[in-house]
Amino acid sequence: MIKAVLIGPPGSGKTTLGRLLAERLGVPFRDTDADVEAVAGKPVADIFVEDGEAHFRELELRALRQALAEHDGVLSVGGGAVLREEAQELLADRPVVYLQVGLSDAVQRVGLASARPLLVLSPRSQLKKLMEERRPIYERLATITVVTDKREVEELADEIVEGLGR
Ligand SMILES: Nc1ncnc2c1ncn2[C@@H]1O[C@H](COP(=O)(O)OP(=O)(O)O)[C@@H](O)[C@H]1O
Ligand SMILES: O=C(O)C1=C[C@@H](OP(=O)(O)O)[C@@H](O)[C@H](O)C1
Ligand SMILES: [Mg+2]
Repeated sequence: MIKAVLIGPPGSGKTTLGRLLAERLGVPFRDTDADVEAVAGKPVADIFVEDGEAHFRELELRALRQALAEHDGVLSVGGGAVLREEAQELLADRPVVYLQVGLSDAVQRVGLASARPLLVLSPRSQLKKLMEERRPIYERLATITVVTDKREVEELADEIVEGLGR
């Protein structure tokens, strides 16, 4: 059974905290972005450019479905993995941790030269837009919400471990 699924916008710390949380819990870690890259044989950014976002979302949904079926550990997903209705249905009744982040911390964390294709043109305004669009979905799916602004990942991992144990 999956121990926790980490959701939230780019720069919220899903990949970093997911790995740390898995270490704390002594369970394996997976990230749908890495799974998609392994299947496609190329980086996420190349999939977006060469095959288009729709194809990426298809691979991402498959990766999510597969991980939920077989992964016995912590799963981090890409920020947009929750957009499809089917993904939302798959995540219902799971331990879903929403990593909340404000715009300024998220912008600082993703930086300017982004490996995130959706943010290459104007990271700040694109992040703002997608955070506003997705916030209701993240909130609805969350069983635990953690505010990450100005907080160290070690401390956040402690908080998530505690939240999961409740
Ligand atoms: N709480 C935090 N405080 C400071 N930096 C963070 C925090 N969480 C993540 N980061 C940094 O922000 C960047 C993006 O984190 P990442 O885990 O890739 O986010 P996501 O997978 O949600 O896009 C990384 O460089 C990471 O080290
Ligand atoms: O928000 C998104 O739509 C995306 C987020 C990225 O993952 P992170 O949220 O881990 O950066 C990655 O899946 C892709 O660039 C698209
Ligand atoms: Mg990530």
